[in-house]
Amino acid sequence: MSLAFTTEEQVAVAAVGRACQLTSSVFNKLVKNETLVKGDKSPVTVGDFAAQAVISSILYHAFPADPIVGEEDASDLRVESGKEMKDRIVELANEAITADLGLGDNANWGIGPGQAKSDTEILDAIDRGNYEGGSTGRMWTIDPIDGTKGFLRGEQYAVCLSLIVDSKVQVGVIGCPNLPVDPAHPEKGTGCIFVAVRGQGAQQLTLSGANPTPLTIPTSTPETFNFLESVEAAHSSHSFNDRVSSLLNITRPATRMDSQAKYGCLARGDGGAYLRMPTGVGYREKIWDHAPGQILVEEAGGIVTDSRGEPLDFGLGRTLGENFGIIAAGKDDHPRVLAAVQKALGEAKAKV
Ligand SMILES: Nc1ncnc2c1ncn2[C@@H]1O[C@H](COP(=O)(O)O)[C@@H](O)[C@H]1OP(=O)(O)O
Ligand SMILES: [Mg+2]
Ligand SMILES: [Mg+2]
Ligand SMILES: [Mg+2]
Repeated sequence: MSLAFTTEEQVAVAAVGRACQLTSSVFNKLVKNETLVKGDKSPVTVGDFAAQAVISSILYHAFPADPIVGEEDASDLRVESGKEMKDRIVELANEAITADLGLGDNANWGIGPGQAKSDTEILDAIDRGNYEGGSTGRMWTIDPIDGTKGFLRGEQYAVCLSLIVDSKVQVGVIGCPNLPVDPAHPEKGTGCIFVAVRGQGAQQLTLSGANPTPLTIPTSTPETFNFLESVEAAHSSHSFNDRVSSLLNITRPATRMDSQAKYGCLARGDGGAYLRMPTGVGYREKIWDHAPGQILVEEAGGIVTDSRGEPLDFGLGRTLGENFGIIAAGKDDHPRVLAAVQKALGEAKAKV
């Protein structure tokens, strides 16, 4: 029956795989003038725009009626000053779109040799991500490069896609080109795709969509348990995490990593809990930054809530609403992390 989301999963894995090839190859060629600073001061590169164009084009061919909440929009590329970047983005996107069909690909998704798109089609594909979100119906979220700062440093980043139906994430895919396939054996190389479908479990695949390996968060031990946190101090409070760490007597230092690669690591037992508390007021977490991670951790047997223990609400629009932080952990660890977070919040409140 349709709730299996089999086609959605296949299309999502293929789209993320193609976008990951694009972002890894563009990193080596990235030159000055291929990065812009957005209105909120965050960076965006030709790789972000081109990857969103590729994923959105594939979704449009496969599911033309589905709205998309995508991080990027093409307005800066539609003006004269953006022409050089636009030309490069169209070239990169078309290279990815016309690449040979791979494992699980289907020419009906508008990809493969001979399927190049016009400038207008590429810009329109990017702008198809302008849906405002909401609590009913189907919608996709795209974060074409999550952790752009990590991408620019040559560190971790993720290509993220999710399908949300009536506010509930049903499919999540996180592609991590720079993440070791096996954390215990980094010499085996990098490049993983994490996939989860509601009720069907979580898996890790190769970048080409092969070798599915089921993921379950293992029971943690005091020696292995630690926090996964942002590299960027502005994105989540490192000092708050340090306090929670000491309340829980955690001895292993936190793993700092950009992007939703953190959710992937948690799902495969490489780190004990993802903790993200706001550094100030004003920033609202975006749904594309957490929807794929939430389903991945839940399908690997974990729990994802805000700092009050409430589930994340993906039906409020493009953001998660007021920022109460995020706690993700295995089901045995989540209650004690939540209790320690609440204790640390109480202490912080008592100080003011
Ligand atoms: N002040 C902030 N608080 C929390 N997250 C932020 C903040 N500013 C940007 N972000 C987002 O955090 C995400 C990266 O998270 P992490 O630090 O865990 O890698 C990015 O999507 C980034 O958005 P943007 O893409 O607009 O830069
Ligand atoms: Mg992001
Ligand atoms: Mg992004
Ligand atoms: Mg960004």
